This record gives sequence, structure tokens and C-alpha cells, in this order.
Amino acid sequence: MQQSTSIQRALLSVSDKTGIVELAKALAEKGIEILSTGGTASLLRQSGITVKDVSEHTGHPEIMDGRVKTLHPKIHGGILGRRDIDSRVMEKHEIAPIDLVVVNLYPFAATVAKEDCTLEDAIENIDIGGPTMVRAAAKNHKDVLIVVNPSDYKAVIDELSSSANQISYKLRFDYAVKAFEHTAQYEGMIADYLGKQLNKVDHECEDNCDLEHSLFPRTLNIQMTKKQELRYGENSHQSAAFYVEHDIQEASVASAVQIQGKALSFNNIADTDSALECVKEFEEPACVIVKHANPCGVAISQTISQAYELAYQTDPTSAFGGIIAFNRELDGETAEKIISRQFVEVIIAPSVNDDAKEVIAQKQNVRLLECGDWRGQLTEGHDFKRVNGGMLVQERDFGMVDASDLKVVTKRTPNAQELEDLMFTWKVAKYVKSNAIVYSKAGQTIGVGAGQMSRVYSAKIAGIKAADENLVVEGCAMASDAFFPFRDGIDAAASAGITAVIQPGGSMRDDEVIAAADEHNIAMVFTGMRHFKH
Ligand SMILES: NC(=O)c1ncn([C@@H]2O[C@H](COP(=O)(O)O)[C@@H](O)[C@H]2O)c1NC=O
Repeated sequence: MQQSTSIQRALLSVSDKTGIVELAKALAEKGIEILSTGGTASLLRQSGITVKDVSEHTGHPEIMDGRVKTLHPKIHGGILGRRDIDSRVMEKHEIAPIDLVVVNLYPFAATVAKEDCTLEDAIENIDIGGPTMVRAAAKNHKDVLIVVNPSDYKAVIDELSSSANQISYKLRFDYAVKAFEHTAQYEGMIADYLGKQLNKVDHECEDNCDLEHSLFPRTLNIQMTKKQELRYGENSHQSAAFYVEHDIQEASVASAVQIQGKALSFNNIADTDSALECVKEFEEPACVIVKHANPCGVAISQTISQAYELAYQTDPTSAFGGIIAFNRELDGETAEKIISRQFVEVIIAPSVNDDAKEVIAQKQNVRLLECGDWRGQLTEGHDFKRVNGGMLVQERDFGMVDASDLKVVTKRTPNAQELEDLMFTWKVAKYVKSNAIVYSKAGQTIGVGAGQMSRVYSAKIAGIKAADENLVVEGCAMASDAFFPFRDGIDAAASAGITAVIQPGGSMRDDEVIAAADEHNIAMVFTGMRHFKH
């Protein structure tokens, strides 16, 4: 069994100085000697804490603007020395053991996030001495405690207080793992940043040369933290977990807080993401109901209660057991409507008021999530798709046309109502799996045909669904996520009663497709941008 370590000497060297004074005070009160580097030492001294400078301890000054300060055998020997095996060599070279290392690293991420960051700034913010101490202490966790996170200071103080300056092996091992997670993330960040400049750097250029960024580094480092283990994966014979970004910048399913309900499953999370990302597309109060990764009802209206009503009417059959997302605070009236009418797996909204919480509490199994407001937060980034043996990486699909980008290609121009319907329908189609066909009118989806291998079948399915729910297709707008390869899709739409069409255009047979629309007096617009979703 591994022994507790008695802490007698600590080295504190931190960029993020949050909580360091409180920690140092607690250490000093316990009689622990504190060694520290320039900025950290002067802060501690200002707070009345007795500190020994690392430079005094090593007998060597900090040099090269701090590039070399802790890189010394008296520091690394003190951290790495095995107390049982190396004690004689430590004595011989007058190396005093360092039992506690508290380090956090130069703020590389914050530095490169600045718009005016130069390569020189980035390079100066690559910490060398810090990670070296962190890795050394983590490697020698048998004798040393490494602490990289200010949020762990309290646990350290508590354990020192309760066990006469002893730290258990359990805590040392746990924090050693955290330390390697921390340095791995740090190295990954640096490699990604520099990798993005690879083809761009003119190696002859001056220090402040203007760097263009390429989106895709040579090696892709993805660091995520496990948020939760899931009961199982897509199917019950697959185990699964949910990993999230370290520093989530945008309200999302990853940052959402669960207010109540059963534990989220793999499919719940995937479908909630689909619903939430779709509802973000709308400015007006909106509701999106998703089933198996596809919207089965989407609507906008004056209130989210009305929007829910309309979204539900699109396809009540599929809405059963669905995932419902809103882009406004969930209120009691809307919550009541939902739970009195249908079985729902997940409801997500930027916020949930107390009335709504009370109403949903009547159905304890319903998973209720609050994700916060995303306005002004939409972050660029990558989308990933795993294939066997690799990963496809692309930019997030932020593409969206507005009405002024549309090109009218038919004899008839859409009227104002048709134009609104076309824009709404197009936004929905972006979130429907290919081949996607969406029919809608007056801010309500009327039929959704998703994920078919041929576009004409998606159109047929949209029509069948509308008919089954007694919804009127006559006068609807139709969106197609990609161009029509043949005129048959337009002919089918016309016979269903569609009067306006939005699609990217770009088929070899666009002329034939436009002629078909003209024959049926359909107003058709091209977006010049498609939204395949696989
Ligand atoms: N060069 C070194 O020997 C060295 N030793 C520690 N550091 C870093 O210096 C920072 C603390 O510096 P200061 O105490 O001067 O504010 C920490 O982020 C620590 O990781 C170093 N800096 C960079 O490599």
C-alpha cells in the first residue's frame, strides 16, 4: 500500500494567480517552506507571506526574461528525486526535496485568441519551465503532489489540515493524472496553432510577419472532458460517454444544465443537439420538434406556445417521444400544453421559468434542460464525422442566404408571402438529413421528407405526411437542400399544389427544371448554396 507524503517544502509558480495568496498563507501557517518565482514571489511578499526566491534557492538568477528560471538541477532534482533510492545523491549535491509543486502555465490560449497576436507573441507564451516541473512532479507522484488547478487548492488545504501535513497517495495520483491531462492539452494547443501556420510562414520573414491562418493543422489534437457516462450508446449493446470541450463558448447541449428528468441517453443528446441547432436559426419565437435526428415539426409564431402548437400539428405521430427545442424562455402555458398532450423525451430552452418547472415536475421522467442564451455567441469551429480509421473535419455550416441573395429564375417572381415562406422553409431544410424536402406555409412546416436516397421520394414522403395529417399543401413553399437533377421533382411538387420553390440550382438540367416550374406557374429561386446533411 502506498504511503502518505509529508509536505515540508512547496514550490509555487503560477501565471493565473487566483487563490494563490490564500493557499500560500495556509501553507505558511502549517510551517511549510515556500519557494517561488519572480511575479508569484512578489505577490506573496506583498501579502506578508515569507517566501524564498527560486533564484536564491538555486544560487542562479532568473535569466533571459524569465525563459530560464526554474530549469535547474536543484529544482528538478528536488522534484524528481526518489526519496528512498536517490537520498544519497540528493545529499551529495545539496538538493533539498520539494514535496508540493503548484504551477499553472503561461496563457497560450488567451494570447493566440487575440486578433493582433503575432507569431513572436505566441512563441513567448509557450511555457517551458512550467510544464517541465508539472511533468516531473506528476511522474514522481509517489513522493510529490502536483497541483495545476486553482479550484483544487481548497481540497489540498483541507487534506493537509486534517492529516498533519500529509497528503494521501489517492490525491497525489489523481492530481498527477490531472497534470498530464493539463500538459497534453497545452501541447496540443501549441501544435494546433503552429500547425495551422505551417504552409503560411515565410521563414525569411521578420518577427512580426503577418500570418495567414489555415484551418486544418497537420496533426489534429482534440481534447475533451468527460461530462458523463451514458447508460449505453446508440444501442444497448454499445457502451458510451459524453465528452465536451474544455471551454464551451456557446450555449449548447454540451453546456446545458439538466433541471429534472431521467438521465440523458446517447440518442437524447444527439437529437437535442439537432433540435437546438435548428431552433437557433430563427429570430422569431420558434419551436422545433425532432425525432431521430430530423425535424418532424418546426414553426415560428408570436409566442412559443403558438409555435409549439403549429410545430406539433405538422406530424403528431412522429412528435410522440420527440425532443422539443425553443428559442425563448419556456413558460408555464407552453409546458402545460406539451405535457397534457404528448409523451416527450427532452425539452430544451435558453431558460425555464418557475411556472414551467412546476408544470413539468408533474412528469418526473421528462428531461428538462436549460442551456442559456446563445445570441452573440455563435462560435466558429469544426464539425467532425468519424469514419472507420479516420475523421472527416469541416467548418461548421454557418452558411445562410438572406432574401436579397436569392436569384429568381422563373417567369413568375415570388410574392411577399411566398418569399417569407421560402426563407422559413430553406432554414428548416438546412437541418433535415439529405435528401431533404420541406413543405411549409405561414411559418409552419406542412410536410418533411428526410434522408431518402432520391429527392423525388423525399418529396413524395413530404406530401404523404401532409395528407395523413389533413394539412393543405396547396399554396405551400417547397425547399430542396440540393438541386433537382431532373424535372420530375418539380412536376411532383406542382401536382401536390406547391406554388414556390427554393433550391440551390446548379444542375446540368437547370433549364429543364426551370421550364417545368414555368409550365406550372411556380415561382422558383436559387440560393447558390446547398445544405447537404449526412
Ligand atoms: N522558464 C522557466 O524556468 C519557468 N519556470 C516557471 N515558469 C512559468 O512562470 C510562470 C510564473 O512566473 P511568475 O512567478 O514570474 O509570474 C508560471 O506560469 C510558470 O509555469 C517558467 N517560464 C517559462 O518557461
